[in-house]
Amino acid sequence: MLKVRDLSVRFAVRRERAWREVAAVSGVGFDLAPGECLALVGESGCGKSVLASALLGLLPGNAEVAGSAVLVEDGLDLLAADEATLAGRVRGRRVGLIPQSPAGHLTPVRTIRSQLAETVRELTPDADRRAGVVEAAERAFFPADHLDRYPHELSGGLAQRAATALALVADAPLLLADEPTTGLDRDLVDRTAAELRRLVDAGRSLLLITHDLTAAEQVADRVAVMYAGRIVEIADAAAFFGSPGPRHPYARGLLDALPTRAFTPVPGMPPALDELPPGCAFAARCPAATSVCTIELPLLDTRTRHPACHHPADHHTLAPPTDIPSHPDETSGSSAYADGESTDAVR
Ligand SMILES: Nc1ncnc2c1ncn2[C@@H]1O[C@H](COP(=O)(O)OP(=O)(O)OP(=O)(O)O)[C@@H](O)[C@H]1O
Ligand code: NI
Repeated sequence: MLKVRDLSVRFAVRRERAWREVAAVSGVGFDLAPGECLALVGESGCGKSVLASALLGLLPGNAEVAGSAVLVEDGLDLLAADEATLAGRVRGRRVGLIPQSPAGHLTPVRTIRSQLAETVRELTPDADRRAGVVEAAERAFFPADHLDRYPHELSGGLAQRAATALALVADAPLLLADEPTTGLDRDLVDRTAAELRRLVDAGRSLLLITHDLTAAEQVADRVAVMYAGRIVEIADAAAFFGSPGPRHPYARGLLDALPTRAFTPVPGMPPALDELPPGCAFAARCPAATSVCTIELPLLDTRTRHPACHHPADHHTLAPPTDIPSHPDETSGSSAYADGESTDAVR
C-alpha cells in the first residue's frame, strides 16, 4: 500500500536571532501492506505527528521534506505530489486522517450533522452507496443525539469521535490515526481499538500513532519505535509485547514504564531536536551505553531488523527459562544487553 523511504523533515526556526534547524524526522523508512496496522510509538515530541503531516502534505512553510512515500497502487509519491493533487484526490479519499487535535479539523460554525452530511455527499457521489449520516457517526461511536451540536459544545472525547467519523466516511484504503484514543475512557479506547482493527481486517492499511501502548497492542501487527526523529526499532507486535520483547534499550524502557509492568519511567529527557548529539540520541539515558554510542550514530537496518543500537538486547543471551538448567557462563553478568565492558561505560 505505502512505501516510505528515507523520509526526513527539517524545520527552520529562529532562536536568539540565529536560524537553527530542527531535525524533526530523520531517515524514516517502512512499508505498510493492505490489511496491516503499524503502530508508531514514542515519547511526546519525537516526530510522530510531523511524520503524519508530511505524508499528507500538511506541513507549514518552514518545513523542508526529503525522501519518498509512494502509494504502491499507482506509484504516486505523496512527498512530491502538488497541493491540487493532494487536496483533490488524496486527502480523505485515498489517505484518511484521524487528527491528533480534532478541534482544528472541525468547522466551528457548523453542526456535526451538517459537516458529516457534506463529507458524505462529497466523498461518495454515488447516492446508492451513500451511507447515512447517523450510520457514519455510529462507526466512530458518535452518539446520534449529539449530531446537532456545534464542536464547542462537545467534550474532547466526543470531538475526537466526530473527527474520527469524518475520517472514516470515504473508506480510504490508507488511514493515518494520530492519537485516536486520547481523551477517551478505557471502555471507549477498547471499542475504538476494536473498530480500527475491524477496518484493518477488512483490508485497510493503518498507521496508528499513539502514546497508548495498550491500544497499540490491541490493534497493531507491527510496532515502530521512534526516538528523537528516528525509528530505532521495528518488530512484530507479538514479539514486541510478548516474548522475547524488544531489543532496543529505549523500547524496553517504554514497556518497563507501563503500570502493568515495572512502572519505572525511562529516566531523563530526550535531547532537543535542534541540538542532537553526534552519536546515539538515546546514549545519555541508556543503561547499556558505552563510549562508541556517543561517537557513532547507530542506524536501524530495516532488512535484517537490527535495531538502531550498538548494544541491543541479544535475544540469544537473555536468561533462559528457569526450567532448563543453564550453563553458568551464560547467565553470569545477567544483563539483557550484549557485551558492553563496564570499563568503557559512559555513566
Ligand atoms: N512548525 C514547526 N516548526 C518548528 N518545529 C516544529 C514545528 N512543528 C513541530 N516541530 C517540532 O518537531 C518535533 C516533533 O513534533 P511532533 O508533533 O511530531 O511530536 P509528536 O511525536 O507527535 O509528539 P506528541 O506525542 O506530543 O504529539 C517537536 O520537537 C516539535 O517542536
Ligand atoms: Ni503528535
